[in-house]
Amino acid sequence: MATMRTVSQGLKIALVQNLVGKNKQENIDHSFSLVRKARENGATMISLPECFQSPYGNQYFGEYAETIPGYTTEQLKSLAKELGIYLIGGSIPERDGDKLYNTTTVFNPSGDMILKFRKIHLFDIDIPGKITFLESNTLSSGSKIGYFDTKYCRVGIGICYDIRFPELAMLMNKLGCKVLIYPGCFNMTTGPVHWELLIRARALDNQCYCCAVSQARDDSASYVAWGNSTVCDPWGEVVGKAGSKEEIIYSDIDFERIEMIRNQIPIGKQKRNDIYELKYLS
Ligand SMILES: NC(=O)CC(=O)C(=O)O
Repeated sequence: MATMRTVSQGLKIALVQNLVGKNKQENIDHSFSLVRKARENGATMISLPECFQSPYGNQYFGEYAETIPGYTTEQLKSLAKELGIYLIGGSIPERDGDKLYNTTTVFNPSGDMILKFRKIHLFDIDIPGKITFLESNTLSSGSKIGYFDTKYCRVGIGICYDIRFPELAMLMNKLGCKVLIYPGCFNMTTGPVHWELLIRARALDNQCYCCAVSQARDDSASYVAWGNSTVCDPWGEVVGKAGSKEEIIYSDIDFERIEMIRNQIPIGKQKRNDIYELKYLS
């Protein structure tokens, strides 16, 4: 810790946009070196992207899949404890019996696994001439909402395609989440128009911080990631944004700003639950 430059007293989030190749161990080692760098720069909560140790694609999920707990999550656990951070382990393909899931794990500064969340909405799309992807060909979908408590606030988690479902984010807001984090991996068709718009929309309609963290772009990959990891504040403004290459972005979370905006435009209190209501079934 002697090398640390600025140690934030508050919640400083870092999004690590790592380049993912085909060697799992190299992906783990390299992304962890970026997490260490983010910690040196004062981050107290650090997130990796969707499939941070595996290329994204149906042909890869089975090969890179592990049980949880398992090899990769044990490494995440040690790293969170060593650095004393909240660590969101992007996602990894998870094997459970004969099923595969796309799963995020979260560790607290003591190294305890405080959340295991499986991607709920699978990425099944068909845009002729552009991209056809059927994640449900290999993966099963999760059935539980994901959030965890930190000493700063409650944080909600979704994985990539989950960001397209506003109801999920609204439920996380209803459960008290002030920050939403989506490890993701949009592509060159959906990314340019939808990625930032969705992040800003989820931030604005829940008046919270919304972060989405992508793999860096590799033009030679079978699935080319859009990159552009982004943090948006509760006013709907982008306060941190990466380009397409490997990069770490940082954002200080301002809880007074959340409260100020919620008081100025009190949509939370103006909801007409007599007309529409979101129910959370545990
Ligand atoms: N990896 C994904 O789930 C991609 C996605 O959601 C998209 O819309 O693109």
